[in-house]
Amino acid sequence: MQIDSIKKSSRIFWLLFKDYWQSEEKWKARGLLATVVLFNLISIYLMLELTDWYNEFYTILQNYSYQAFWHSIGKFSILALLLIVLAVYAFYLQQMLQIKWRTWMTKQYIEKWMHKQTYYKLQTGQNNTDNPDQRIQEDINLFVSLTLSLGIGLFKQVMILISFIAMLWQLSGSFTVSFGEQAISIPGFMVWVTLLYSIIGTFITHKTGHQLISLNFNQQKYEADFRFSLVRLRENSECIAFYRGELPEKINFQKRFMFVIGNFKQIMNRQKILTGITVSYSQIAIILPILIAAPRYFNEMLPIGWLIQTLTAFGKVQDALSYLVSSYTDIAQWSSVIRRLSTFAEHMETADTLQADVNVNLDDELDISALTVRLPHGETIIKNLCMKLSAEKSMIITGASGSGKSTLLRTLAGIWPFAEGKITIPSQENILFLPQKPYLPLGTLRQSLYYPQAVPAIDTKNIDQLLKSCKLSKLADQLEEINDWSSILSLGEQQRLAFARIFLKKPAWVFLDEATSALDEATENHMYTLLKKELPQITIVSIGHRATLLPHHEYRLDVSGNGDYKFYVLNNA
Ligand SMILES: Nc1ncnc2c1ncn2[C@@H]1O[C@H](COP(=O)(O)OP(=O)(O)OP(=O)(O)O)[C@@H](O)[C@H]1O
Repeated sequence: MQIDSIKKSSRIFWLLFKDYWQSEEKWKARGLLATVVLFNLISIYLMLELTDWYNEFYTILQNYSYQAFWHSIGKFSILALLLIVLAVYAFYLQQMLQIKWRTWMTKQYIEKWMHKQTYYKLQTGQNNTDNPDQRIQEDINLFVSLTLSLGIGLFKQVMILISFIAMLWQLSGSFTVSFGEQAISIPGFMVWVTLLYSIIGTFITHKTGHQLISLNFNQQKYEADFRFSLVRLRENSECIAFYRGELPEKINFQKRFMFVIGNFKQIMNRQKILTGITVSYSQIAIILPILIAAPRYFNEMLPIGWLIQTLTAFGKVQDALSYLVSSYTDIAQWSSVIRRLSTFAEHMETADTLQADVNVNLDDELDISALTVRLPHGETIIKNLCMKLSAEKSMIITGASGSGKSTLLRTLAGIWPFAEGKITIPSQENILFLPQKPYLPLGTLRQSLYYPQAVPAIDTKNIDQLLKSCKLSKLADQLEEINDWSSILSLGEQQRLAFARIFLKKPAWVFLDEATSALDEATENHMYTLLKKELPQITIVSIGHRATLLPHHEYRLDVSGNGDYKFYVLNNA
């Protein structure tokens, strides 16, 4: 069972890990890693030299050799200087590798999240991932930094272990245990002691600390949920203020915050025990080698330098063997980050493959045949829809609220994955969809007007005139102002601003999902008349509830919500 779960975790880790190291940046990355490894190897060699130096130095002290003392200090200074330079650059280059890896991985995740509207499908499918923003911003960072620090740390400790174990073996000599008449001599006794001590330490730490993995996993989720609720209040501040919704919001914050605190208390309790164990472990590790080496030191009257060097070598071997103990908290956090990132990647992959079973052809007409649209849990809302709309005509889709009008539009836009049938529709470049909620991105008003296109370097369009015809003249002076416009402009103003995008893009077809629902009837009439006047060849497909919209359309599709529909020719045709 344990082996299986280790195999599974290693496979998950490998899947997350390998891509960067096999990417187009692989040589840069491998080069940087090799340099960091090389610097670490050199510093281990210098550490060995330094341990030798201890022996030499303390023996000099014991012999009161003043001249040799200064020579030895000089040697130390050079060793220390080299160690400092290596430590600084090994860390600096490791961080450089970290930002390169993070940049690459963040780009990949954003790419996958955006690909084929995965960000949207993640919300419609069964595999809804909580807080994808946190996974991209925080988890990737943690994954990269912890993988590098733990990986390089482990490598370094293994190298230290290999280098110092020989030294310790030599220094520690053999230890004789007597059983009555018989005496057994154990060579390299201190090596065995440190080995046994580390195995016991690692075992106890793992038994006490393994719950930290899932506790950390939950902590990150609760923190993100709490932050998300605060962000939602900021985004919906006006509605909440109108409702005087402070109390339920506060209760909600408290509830979410209690999860954060409750889980953190469990982490604290676990960590308290773990800290107790790790600190005791390292304290015992100070005295243990002294106790073991002391008899030999006193019996054989060995120089003090021998004792100091032995203790240092023991400390190094023991540190190396206890790497898992000292890094346990990081390892726990790292494991939970891997779990979070891999489920996110899996869900994105599943969402990416979620695809409507619709045969799409591109042509300058709308021809729908045998189209069935379902909800995520399988309920059919539009069944076997067949209809045709030629270019330059107009159609309104009507039906009760919740009957599936917007979902039909989502299907036509190719973002609703639960549909099957055949659709002939103009290509995306010739269409503009205006969704029910006007979306204004963060930035200037001019950027908002051009969204999703970029503002041209030289804007030759007569924006003032455009704003005037959309009854937005008062915004003409604020085109370059950066603001959260969706919380400043009225809903009707936002809808008119979104409507103005049609005149900038001039698509051949436009799909309007209640795009004028917040306007008074006179303004709505004005906007539709303007549309017909400015772009007389445009094909309009609208969704709307108002009867006043009917005169602007030639056909009407009425959906019932239980699969049925009716197609009418209106008097204006
Ligand atoms: N992501 C989703 N997951 C589950 N159900 C959904 C999802 N999106 C929409 N629905 C459901 O699909 C049904 C149709 O929704 P849709 O938005 O298409 O209705 P509508 O006719 O446009 O309504 P309205 O006139 O109120 O805008 C509703 O019952 C809605 O709850």
